[in-house]
Amino acid sequence: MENLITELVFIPAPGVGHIMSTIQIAKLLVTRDHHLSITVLLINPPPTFGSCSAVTTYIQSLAKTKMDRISFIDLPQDKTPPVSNVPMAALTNCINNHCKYVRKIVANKMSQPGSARVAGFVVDMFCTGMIDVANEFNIPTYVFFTSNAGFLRFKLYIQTLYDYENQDIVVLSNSDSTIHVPSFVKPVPTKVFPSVFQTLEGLDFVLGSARRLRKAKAIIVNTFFELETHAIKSFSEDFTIPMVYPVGPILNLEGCSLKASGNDEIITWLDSQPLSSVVFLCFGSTGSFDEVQVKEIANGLERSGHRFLWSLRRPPKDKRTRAPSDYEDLGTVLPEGFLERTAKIGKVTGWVPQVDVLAHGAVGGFVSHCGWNSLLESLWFGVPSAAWPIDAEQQINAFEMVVELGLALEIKLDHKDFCNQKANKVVVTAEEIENGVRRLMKDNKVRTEVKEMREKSIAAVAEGGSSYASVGRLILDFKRNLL
Ligand SMILES: O=c1ccn([C@@H]2O[C@H](COP(=O)(O)OP(=O)(O)O[C@H]3O[C@H](CO)[C@@H](O)[C@H](O)[C@H]3O)[C@@H](O)[C@H]2O)c(=O)[nH]1
Repeated sequence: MENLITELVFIPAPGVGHIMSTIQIAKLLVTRDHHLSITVLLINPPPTFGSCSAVTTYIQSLAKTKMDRISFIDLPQDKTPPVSNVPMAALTNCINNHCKYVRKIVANKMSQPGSARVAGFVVDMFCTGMIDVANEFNIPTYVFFTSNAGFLRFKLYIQTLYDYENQDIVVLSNSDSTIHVPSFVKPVPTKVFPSVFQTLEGLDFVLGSARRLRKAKAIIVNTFFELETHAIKSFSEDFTIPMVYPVGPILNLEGCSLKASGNDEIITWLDSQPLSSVVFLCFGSTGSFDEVQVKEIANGLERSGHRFLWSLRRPPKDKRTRAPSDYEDLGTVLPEGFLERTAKIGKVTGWVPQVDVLAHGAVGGFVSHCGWNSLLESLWFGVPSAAWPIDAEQQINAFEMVVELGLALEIKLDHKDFCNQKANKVVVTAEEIENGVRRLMKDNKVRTEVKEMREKSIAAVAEGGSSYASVGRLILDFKRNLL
């Protein structure tokens, strides 16, 4: 078993929050075991899916990259138009249209004389349609879940409620109540359910995806035992859930491939700021706000009097596509005179080198949309965050960090999905932002807890740590498939 080359096929989803951690776990696996070899199949969706330029550049750079025992294959771009109004369903559909290319590549790989046998597919949580392709070749599939264990268990639990307990999930999601979810100790308010659960079309997509997750041989989760102890333990209550491997935090600490011009200027600006004095605002790869909200943020920041670094991005013209862009002239969207008045204490910019910013000593707090990678990165660098979720599963992430674990403060927990046309649009007021920023920059309890979790996150991936051990078990699992 030890000396066999174990070949894995990786299929990441083409989003920044997905592809970067998938590539990182691939790198980690080949570093941990010199008999592992990985082929990454890259899906490059057509521009109609609004993949942001950062991810396109990243995918293109990967396709040209040479790494020991990791090779990249760019799949042909499938231009079939989207068939769903639910953005995540449309993306999943687009991904599934690539099954035919994956089938061809795997068939070709397996027919080569002397080629290594494929021990497993490792597919993103949005690529579970590929499980059927893997099954055609009798290859087990592992799902790489780029979000957290709490949300994974939540998703599977909601599917159980629907499939076996006859619960009307759409009604539940639109209600104002709380429910018990096995992954959380505290009752979960239905108002933090992802808005995709609020419509039949959205629910249909989520349930399908949860049912497919159960078909995987195992689920690899970007989390660690010390952070989500209760959530991770809760999987054992349902024996129909595949084996779960917590392997995180898996982070792209180089972040270099996404660096844009202007990054040096940001770091130089931070160099000139006092220690822990700057509040950093960034809303992930797809976060953006309309003009009314932008003005509230600007006023809130100005009123707080704190130094700030604000990554501000322009919403896409077609909201279904999700990908924001950088403003050519920030003055057109900010309140009159804001840039001049705050020139000495603040910096407004577009895409930022987030990891480098969070690593910088001048940053004392992070206003975040609660994308899972951002939360893991802020814990890794010991920077406390204030939650302002806007999309996807971010409300659940925010609930977990603020209410369940006490590892973040709140700006607004139930700010509804910006992409969902039907959601009530909530404007977060300048006053809420001002107060949230003030609490964030002075709160000592959360700051202390976050610093402690930083140590635990570093220990989890170090030799002897919980995630280190879990990765070891995962590698054995891959190898056993070849026996
Ligand atoms: O200006 C920016 C914005 C983002 N990032 C990086 O991009 C990644 C963003 O990932 P994440 O924080 O997870 O946010 P999203 O891009 O919004 O990620 C999607 O995927 C995540 C993982 O599944 C989910 O938790 C989110 O809800 C979903 O929106 C992070 O590594 C950031 O460091 C930058 O470097 N610069």
